[in-house]
Amino acid sequence: MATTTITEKLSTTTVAEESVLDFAKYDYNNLERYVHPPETKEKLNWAELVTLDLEDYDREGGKERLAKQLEHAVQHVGFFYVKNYGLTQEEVDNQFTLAKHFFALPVDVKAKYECNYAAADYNGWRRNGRRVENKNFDNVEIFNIPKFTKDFEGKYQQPELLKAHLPEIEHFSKTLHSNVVLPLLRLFAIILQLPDEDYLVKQHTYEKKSEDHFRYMLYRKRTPEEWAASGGGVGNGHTDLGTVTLLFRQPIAGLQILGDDGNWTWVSAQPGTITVNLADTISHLTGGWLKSSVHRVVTPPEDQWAYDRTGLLYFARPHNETVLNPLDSPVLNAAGVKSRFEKPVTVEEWVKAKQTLQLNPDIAAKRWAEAGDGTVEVLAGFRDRKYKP
Ligand SMILES: O=C(O)CCC(=O)C(=O)O
Ligand SMILES: [Fe+2]
Repeated sequence: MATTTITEKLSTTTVAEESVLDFAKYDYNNLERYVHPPETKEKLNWAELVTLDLEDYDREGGKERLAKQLEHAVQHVGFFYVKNYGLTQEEVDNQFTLAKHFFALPVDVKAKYECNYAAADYNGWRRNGRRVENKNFDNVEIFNIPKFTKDFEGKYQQPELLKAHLPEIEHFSKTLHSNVVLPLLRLFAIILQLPDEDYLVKQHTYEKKSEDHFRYMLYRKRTPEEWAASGGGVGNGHTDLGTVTLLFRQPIAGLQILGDDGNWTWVSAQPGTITVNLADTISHLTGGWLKSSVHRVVTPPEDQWAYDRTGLLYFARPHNETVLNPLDSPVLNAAGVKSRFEKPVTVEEWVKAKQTLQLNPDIAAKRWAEAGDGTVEVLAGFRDRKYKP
């Protein structure tokens, strides 16, 4: 049965406006394709991560096998790969092509879609150069697209390039949610021995209001002089704020994760995979038992300096109304975990508090300086800290 997508509804209700949009201009046949840059030849200290084959999920005993495979990673590493997630490489590469063309738009076009940083609203375009590190401006651009639900309908606009492909972007985002995020949440429930395997799924329904979003990202290439001056670190070590982050395979090295042993290792580009990392809200829901992994993006190896680093990401988050107290789980009860907050905190409050810091370097610098010990209170007694090289 064919279902009407939000985008289809949109296009039937805005015929007059859409008719001026020249869809053919943005057809893939008329867009120069994104080509994956070559991998580095340098020998880096690569992280060893498990790969979950999601094809096994629906087989007899598959969920239990995958949960077993994941158990160590989600408690101690926080990063793993998934493969066979039900999107073709062509569909993935089409999204990379859209990302490439989006970031090639003139600044004044992108500026029409700029984030409302002061309101901690990350949907839209985040321009490069907002953060200064080692006396250099960052080279990171982001375009975030919210969920395709009634809560966001008409609230955010996209340039024609993306408008022409919205049904496909909607399909792509929803597929990631249903084929990757929800199955992973059931695996987490199995690991936590929750009586209801769908408990976490029910806090991540697509239709209900939450801050999940799909992201195009670009780390623009720099000249050798600029790379040399950038001091080896593009981004600070951080944890992501949601449930899980899905990061599509792209070949430019740079992503590193902080191990339990205090060492940083590089995440390699495994063909056909999505890299997944656990983030803060799932950690909060388990009193820190599931690991929100610390990671950062550093300057790529020199043989990749001449390439842009293009990213496709999906950020999953619980419903805004979810309260971030530890779940009632035999595993968590036995471990004696406690809430990480001094009072009940909802996801909506959490997202706003952390995004305020992430989107506003001026506010963040002041707040980090307050304690003077390399930590900052994000909300209700929960502190983030700086992770130095
Ligand atoms: O680009 C990457 O590899 C990771 C990006 C990241 O950590 C983030 O956007 O939170
Ligand atoms: Fe991150």
